[in-house]
Amino acid sequence: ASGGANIAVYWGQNGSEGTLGETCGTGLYAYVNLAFLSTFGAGRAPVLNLADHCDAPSGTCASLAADIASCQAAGVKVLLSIGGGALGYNLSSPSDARDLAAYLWDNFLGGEGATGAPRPLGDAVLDGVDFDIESPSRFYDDLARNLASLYTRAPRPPRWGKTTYLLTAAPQCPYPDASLAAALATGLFDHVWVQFYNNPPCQYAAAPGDASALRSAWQQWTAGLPASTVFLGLPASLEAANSGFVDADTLASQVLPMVEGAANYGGIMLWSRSYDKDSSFSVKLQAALQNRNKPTVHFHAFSTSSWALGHADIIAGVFAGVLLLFLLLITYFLCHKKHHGHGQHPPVQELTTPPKPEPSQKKQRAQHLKRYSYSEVERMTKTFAHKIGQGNYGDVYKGNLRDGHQIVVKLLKNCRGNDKEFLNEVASIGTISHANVVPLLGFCLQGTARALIYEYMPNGSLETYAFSNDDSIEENYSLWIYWEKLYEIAIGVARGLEFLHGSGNANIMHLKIKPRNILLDQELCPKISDFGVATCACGKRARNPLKMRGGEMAMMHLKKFGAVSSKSDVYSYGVMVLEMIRAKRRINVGADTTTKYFAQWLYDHLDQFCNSISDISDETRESVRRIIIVGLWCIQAAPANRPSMSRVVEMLESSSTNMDFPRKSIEWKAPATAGAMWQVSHGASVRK
Ligand SMILES: Nc1ncnc2c1ncn2[C@@H]1O[C@H](COP(=O)(O)OP(=O)(O)OP(=O)(O)O)[C@@H](O)[C@H]1O
Repeated sequence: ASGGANIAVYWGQNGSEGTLGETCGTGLYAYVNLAFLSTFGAGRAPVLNLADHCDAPSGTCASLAADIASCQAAGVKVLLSIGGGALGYNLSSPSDARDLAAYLWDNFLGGEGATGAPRPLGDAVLDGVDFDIESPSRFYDDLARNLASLYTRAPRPPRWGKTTYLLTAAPQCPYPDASLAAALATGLFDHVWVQFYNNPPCQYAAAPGDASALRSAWQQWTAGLPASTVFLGLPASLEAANSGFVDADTLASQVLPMVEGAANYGGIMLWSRSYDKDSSFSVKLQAALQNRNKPTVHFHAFSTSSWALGHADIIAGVFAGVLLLFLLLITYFLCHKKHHGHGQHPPVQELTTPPKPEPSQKKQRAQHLKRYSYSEVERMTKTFAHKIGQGNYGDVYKGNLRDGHQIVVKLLKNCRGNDKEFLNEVASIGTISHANVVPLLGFCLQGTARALIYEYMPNGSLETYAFSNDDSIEENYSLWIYWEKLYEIAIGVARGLEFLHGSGNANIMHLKIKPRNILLDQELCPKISDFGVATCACGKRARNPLKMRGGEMAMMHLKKFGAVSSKSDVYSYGVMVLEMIRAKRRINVGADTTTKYFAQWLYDHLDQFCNSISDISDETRESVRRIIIVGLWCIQAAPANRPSMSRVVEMLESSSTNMDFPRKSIEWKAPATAGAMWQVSHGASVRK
């Protein structure tokens, strides 16, 4: 009903705001809270106060029933908000809470009415109760529990068709809320619209344009209410609150990108319809969002109207543009270099190296994860009709979103972590947005069912291309990775890993870097997959990060080279790129085996190896040499001697012709050389 943003609004405190029917008719709102049942509890007769819209005690509010029905017919949920700022209410005991719950159920929801007295809103059956409790008092948790239990009762047949009711709340942004903490801790609330206004310690500070206080409060609220969707509550105009107003453009461009990454982000709550009508805030906001979502560059083969994907297009487009420029410059520099030297330090980045895209900027625009019900997942996958793979944590199915966009669903099995752990994990994966990381589009959490929804990578994994023994693939030049592509893949994976390791504040160790976890999009652009999933699938096992990730590579690494760190990924990356080179040009490195002493052999025969590749340009030959030297740096036995992934990216992108050589590592001579390790890690004995 509300287009770009899901908006909840309060209606009822000002006659000039227009009728309820008009409010819903704008199409701007998904939820309307009737404000307020302002008197109740402790022996008071409950009073519905809708200002000058109608007079409940004299029965004139019953005429709202038709408006409520028209709102509901248009898909707008209408709730009764209890409380508000007048403070003529409190609950005195658990039985007081039980009585109020019964009163609300009988007079506004699905109950029959104990006394047969006329219902204040006539025959209207509201969609739920909203707690806007602004004075601390106990027993609101009892009220929530009593309402939830009444909600499960059969509705009054046959007139009441409704079977589901909502519980919502509007706490203040300091966490936890003084009035509602106990009620919210019941986990029974569907939606929680947090008031980020009239609260300077946790609201947006307009004067310096500082969102840090809001951000940290938002993180507390979204993490603290995993079972609810959380809305950003804001004033609809400067006049609507003493402080905390954020104008629509700033909200769309700066604040929303920051909060939308939360898996349980629900939308925006506005105080109130009256101010919104005067300021046209939500109209401006929807326009700003539409502008923001408009894709300027279409880089993917698919097109979509969804915000998240349109935005991904823009990111990919910008990235592609910068990348293209960058590759042109690299080519230019490679044409002008001559020789490499031998030394002990990874070369420093040259001043002339063109700037690389700044992935951390992209993180701010983290995509908006969508939560799907299990039946939606079934529909997307045509009841799991097309299984494309199987991992340690579940089966992978191909499917389609409603707009036709191809996706895969990873249906997780044997999940042991609780819902909160799962949601936290999903939220953190969901904020990761980088051209070389497979994007998580959504998830499902319903009962015991858990699934992750990713963008579909039509060209499968790098394993199929770079490491297949299938000769038919090798003969098919459209499928076989050529040397230039190999260089692009090496840089792409390095950039993705650099981002995961921290350049985008992600701080994620992958620990399973291997060709099977590098997927290729339609342009054969590499995207790292399969990170973070194990933790969210198996929260208990997460205590052992190695076991949880099934990280055979990291396990071996730990055994051999000590503690696991991001340098373990660097090692795996080095092994992978060297083996890509080996697989591309099968070469006899001695009497032993083709792989055992490959690193050692490459070190001794680098020029010979590069010169033996006859079908490439000098520039590409230089790129291959660069990958090999970087690979040799990465597989240094001592983690401290390996470069960081940022350094790897710098080295690969550097135009220097004087790349330093690493020390010859004693490990390369041992049986567990890079090549041998690869065989163990990815051979039949270990592979599931
Ligand atoms: N987004 C995707 N697009 C296309 N294929 C995918 C996608 N994600 C996974 N796959 C395919 O599904 C299969 C299973 O993937 P999954 O990541 O679950 O397991 P895995 O990486 O093979 O094993 P593990 O669980 O040990 O990491 C793989 O063959 C992979 O190529």
